[in-house]
Amino acid sequence: MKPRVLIAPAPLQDIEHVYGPAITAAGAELVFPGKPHQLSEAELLEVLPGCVATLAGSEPYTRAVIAAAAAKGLKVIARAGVGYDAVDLAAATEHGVAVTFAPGTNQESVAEHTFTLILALARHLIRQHNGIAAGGWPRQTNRPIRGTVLGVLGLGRIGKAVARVGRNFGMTVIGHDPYADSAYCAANGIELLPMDDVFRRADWVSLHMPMLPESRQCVNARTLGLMKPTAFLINTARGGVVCEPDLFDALKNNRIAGAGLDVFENEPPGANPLLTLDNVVMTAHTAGVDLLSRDDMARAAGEAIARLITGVWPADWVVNPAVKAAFESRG
Ligand SMILES: NC(=O)c1ccc[n+]([C@@H]2O[C@H](COP(=O)([O-])OP(=O)(O)OC[C@H]3O[C@@H](n4cnc5c(N)ncnc54)[C@H](O)[C@@H]3O)[C@@H](O)[C@H]2O)c1
Ligand SMILES: O=C(O)[C@H](O)COP(=O)(O)O
Repeated sequence: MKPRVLIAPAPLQDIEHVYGPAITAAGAELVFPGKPHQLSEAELLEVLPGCVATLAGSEPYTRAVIAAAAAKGLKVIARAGVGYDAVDLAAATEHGVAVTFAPGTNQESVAEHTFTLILALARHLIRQHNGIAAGGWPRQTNRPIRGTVLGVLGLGRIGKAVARVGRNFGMTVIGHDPYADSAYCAANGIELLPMDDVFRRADWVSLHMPMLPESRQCVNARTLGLMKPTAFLINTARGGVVCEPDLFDALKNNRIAGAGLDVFENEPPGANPLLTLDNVVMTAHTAGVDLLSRDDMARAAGEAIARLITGVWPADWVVNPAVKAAFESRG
């Protein structure tokens, strides 16, 4: 019987031609769960055991899922994306499961999306559209973004792309990253500052750090309180980097001017009070996915799976290198 590879994300099921050839050339067969939505933990527990690898979206690879699937031969969780906070890395490493990601495949998509949110807020897009659709003619003075200060928190691949677009819009770019590439920032007009100073000075605070214990709710009542009342928060990183009740209070009481949100603590967000505010523009965690980046993310994940199941170690893509010896001893 051929090894089975789960293609977990519903949006990737119709681009089999992108990732399929590498996986099938490696001797495996593709398994489609046939669900239109993101798989739940219970659904993963049903479909993943018996598969050697999963081409993974943002579904929850919990300790329970990994233990059950590893016991039945799972060896690879390959994220078709960048963030891997939905995978319990410690559990994967303990069970000899290699976790890979696809760095550098979606930064231009996220940068375009970040400016979609910024421009929608600056130009009152949703209010004007809804006002006209309701029979009104809601003329408002727009905010320029040229000449304003863009604050980028997290200056990795996405933060750098966002900074570049901001400079091209005529913005002053400031930023903070505990591991900043200071030579790159100096050469590209990005002024590095302590995090609190970015909150104080920016007209737009844009979040591009990973979801880590250290970054959890780093946007909270204290840091929102440092922002100018005319400033906006943009979150295309992860919902958990923002304390949502504190953001709601800041927006409701006009402590800050507005927010553009692509990500939420829970997705879909359900009865989240942020959804009731008219100074918020929202999208459904789509910043990283456009017709170009989707293929790049899926192709990289398919290639990572093909290499790992044929015994080639893709060092640049494995996020838990400590698993190597255990992975190889599983044969
Ligand atoms: N909304 C989406 O569709 C979408 C798409 C892609 C990525 N993302 C999110 O964006 C994140 C960043 O992606 P990337 O490709 O730029 O990753 P990256 O690893 O290239 O960059 C992340 C940067 O954040 C920095 N950082 C770490 N902790 C920080 C902190 N506490 N404060 C400030 N900076 C910190 C790191 O030093 C690094 O330079 C991903 O982890 C993912 O969660 C979201
Ligand atoms: O981390 C990422 O790269 C993005 O969030 C896109 O991945 P997703 O659409 O599977 O969440």
